[in-house]
Amino acid sequence: MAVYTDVSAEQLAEFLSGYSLGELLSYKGIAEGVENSNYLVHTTSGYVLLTLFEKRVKASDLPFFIGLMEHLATRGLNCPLPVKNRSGEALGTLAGRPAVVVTFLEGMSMRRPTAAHCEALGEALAQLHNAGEGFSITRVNALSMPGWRPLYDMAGHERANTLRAGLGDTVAFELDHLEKEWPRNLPAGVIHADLFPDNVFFLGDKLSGLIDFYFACNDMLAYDVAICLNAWCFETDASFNVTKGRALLQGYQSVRPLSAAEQEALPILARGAALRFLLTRLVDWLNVPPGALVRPHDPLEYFRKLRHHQRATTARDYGLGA
Ligand SMILES: Nc1ncnc2c1ncn2[C@@H]1O[C@H](COP(=O)(O)OP(=O)(O)O)[C@@H](O)[C@H]1O
Ligand SMILES: N[C@@H](CCOP(=O)(O)O)C(=O)O
Repeated sequence: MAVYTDVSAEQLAEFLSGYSLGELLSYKGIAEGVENSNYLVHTTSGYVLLTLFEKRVKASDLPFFIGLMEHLATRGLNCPLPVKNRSGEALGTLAGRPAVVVTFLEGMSMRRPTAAHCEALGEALAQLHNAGEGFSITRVNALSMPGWRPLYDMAGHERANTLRAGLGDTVAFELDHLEKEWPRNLPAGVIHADLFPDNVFFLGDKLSGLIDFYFACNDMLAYDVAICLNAWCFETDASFNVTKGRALLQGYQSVRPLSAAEQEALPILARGAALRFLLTRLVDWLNVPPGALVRPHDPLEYFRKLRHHQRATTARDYGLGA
């Protein structure tokens, strides 16, 4: 459970008195997520989601996240809408943390997505990329290639090797390789950057909404596709399911076709995306804050994915044109 900051009923009731949301009935910490503290809040006017922003979120980025959800929602994307308080502000402070209340989305995330779910996800990702056009605020991706070496330094070579023999050496090799080969000049725009299955809701088989925009930023659009190939198309035995990859890419291209350069870059982008999640997971695994209710994600899952990408050569290996 990700609850780093405890909120008492008195604190919450006081905070909510600034909103037109009625009286607090109940609230509970949410048993998913690793980044921020999330509470499901029930008031006399219904359910809302309360997020307290933690360690990796910079206060100066909050206007980007809040503005982006508003921008995407007005362009027809089903995502949470920030709720404004009586002074017209979406951003508040609770228990010493920046806090927002957002609308509650109905639906369930898929633990074991099928190829049909992957296709729907691909389509929604491309819609998000199109809907992000014209958003006036920008945010550099702090977790893109230039951010990886500092993350690795934070984890530490020797400590990485304690998790798995040779892990540190693989990461060091990969960093050198990706720093040389990382693509530049691909089409860029607003990306979600963390569109994992837990951040996508379905009602029945129909995709019903996207959540968790707190890694969103400006970067290469195809990098977002590569993040999703990693998160959606591997089986639990670390094999890549090319049928799911094909479905995801077909769904995406039915809305926004990838350019030849983007297609060619897919293998290296997928490799970089695997390293990015391996590194953040490694840092989190080695640094669980004392007393935090959180289950860190397994870094070795992404180590295995990275090994797969090291063997891939063309976009066909991911289902493109296959
Ligand atoms: N707007 C929302 N509507 C419904 N459930 C939500 C909403 N936002 C978050 N959740 C629930 O809270 C969980 C954690 O939220 P998430 O934003 O992924 O947290 P974190 O940023 O800490 O990873 C999600 O998996 C989902 O179950
Ligand atoms: N998706 C990332 C971690 C971020 O967690 P989320 O719950 O906000 O998606 C990972 O799996 O490493």
